[in-house]
Amino acid sequence: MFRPRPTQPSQTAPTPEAGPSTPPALTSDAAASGIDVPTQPVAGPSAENQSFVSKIMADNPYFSAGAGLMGIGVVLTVFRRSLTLGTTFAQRRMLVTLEIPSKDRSYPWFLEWMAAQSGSQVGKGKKPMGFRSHELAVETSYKQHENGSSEAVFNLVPGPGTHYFKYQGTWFQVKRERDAKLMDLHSGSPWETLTLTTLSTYRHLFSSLLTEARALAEASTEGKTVVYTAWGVEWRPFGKPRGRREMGSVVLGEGVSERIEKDLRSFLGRGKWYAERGIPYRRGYLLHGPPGSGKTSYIQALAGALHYNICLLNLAERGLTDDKLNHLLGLVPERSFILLEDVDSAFSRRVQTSEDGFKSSVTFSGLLNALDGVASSEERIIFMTTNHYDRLDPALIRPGRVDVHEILDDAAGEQAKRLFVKFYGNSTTTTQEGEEKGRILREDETPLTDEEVEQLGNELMRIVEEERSRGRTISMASLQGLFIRTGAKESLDGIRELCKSRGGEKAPYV
Ligand SMILES: Nc1ncnc2c1ncn2[C@@H]1O[C@H](COP(=O)(O)OP(=O)(O)OP(=O)(O)O)[C@@H](O)[C@H]1O
Repeated sequence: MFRPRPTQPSQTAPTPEAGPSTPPALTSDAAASGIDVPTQPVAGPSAENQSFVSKIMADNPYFSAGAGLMGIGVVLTVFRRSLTLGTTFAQRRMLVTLEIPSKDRSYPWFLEWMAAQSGSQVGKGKKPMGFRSHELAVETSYKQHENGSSEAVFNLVPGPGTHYFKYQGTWFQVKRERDAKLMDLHSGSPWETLTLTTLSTYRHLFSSLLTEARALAEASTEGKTVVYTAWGVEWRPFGKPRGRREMGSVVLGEGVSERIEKDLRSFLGRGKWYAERGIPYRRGYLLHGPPGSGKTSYIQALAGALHYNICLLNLAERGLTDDKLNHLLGLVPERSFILLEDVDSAFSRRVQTSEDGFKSSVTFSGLLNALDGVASSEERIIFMTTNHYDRLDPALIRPGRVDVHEILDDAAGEQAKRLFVKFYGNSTTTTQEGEEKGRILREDETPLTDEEVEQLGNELMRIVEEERSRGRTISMASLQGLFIRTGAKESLDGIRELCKSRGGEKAPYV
């Protein structure tokens, strides 16, 4: 069994009986190190040195002042350090920051909001600058008026640097930083970050501020149609939002517009119905017909009427690959139609070799896969247009990919008459704001009575039908061009000429 051995008294340990012969006591340090050091001050050269140094310190005013300054320096350094630590701690505990990178959609919204909040938009009747800043940046935009003219608006937004503003009674700091090394490859602009800081207790104001900024951005596109185009793998607005086109301004053949609109309206809002049956919630429309029959115009008007935007996709675009296409179709902005124009030409124009530097990118099977997409519950509305229905591969237009096929043809007699009445009729309409709108006459034009308009319209209808029976048609775009240029009576003569100029061929879609 293990038993601890009693400790032997140390031979060197002093004993109380040792008396005067006791060796000198060790200092604690020395004892620890095992070195015998006498505790009695020993007179010698080191004692002399000490007294010499302290003498100099005491006697020399420079030395004592230096020591005093050093002491103050140490105290200040400690104070500064603790202040920094305290500030960092307080910042962490009491402040909250929000970072908005320039890639995020809320970035332009916030800048626009800042400009609007502060009344910094420079223009007629605008208030002066409101936010506290000495470093400004300008963002120029164009505002379109009702009459079609546009005016440049200069938005003064916070430039790179630190700025302050007040929102709902709370101060916010906004730091705009630009990264000189990183660049947004799509826009070519430097990478930027906005950092908002406020007191932690007001963190909820961030979301209400961003919601306001988004609402403001949406208000600027209210009543307008945004056209997006593909930028790499994302959708970007192309130009300024366009004013909505009135549905009535596109005159289609009997019942065509109503059929498409009815089908689309009944599709919208049936997401649950589709989901319950496991059917992908999407609908495809194909509008085919000769050039200038109103395919694009109609899709624009329909988008406007339903408060939708348009994502315009050009399949023949260089650099567009199957992967990118798939990605783009999966990231369509909400409430948007996807528009594939001239789908027939997307593949025939393609050069399969890379000799001329134009490489084939989107493949036909890639397009079919992208159209089918991953079955998701999000709605997808695709419009395709073509001038050559017969050239389309049946796989592209099979049900599920294209559900509604509609022909938009050259002008029928009654269609031509409706367009004529729109141009030359005098009917005055009242807008929602109660404003009366009538047709503006050209200077050289004498107004026609309603009876005259009706009579000339009938005459036009007869001419168009007659020409059509001979296989000579006229496009709606040509009619529009004629009506813009000439008066009502002259336009009737022009119609025959235009029909002849179409060569007397049988219209391909009749
Ligand atoms: N049915 C129509 N009603 C009113 N305007 C029309 C009609 N068709 C064409 N237009 C006018 O003609 C012009 C061209 O129309 P649009 O681009 O819509 O034709 P499209 O059928 O899409 O032609 P394309 O096949 O060449 O793309 C537009 O300015 C439009 O206002």
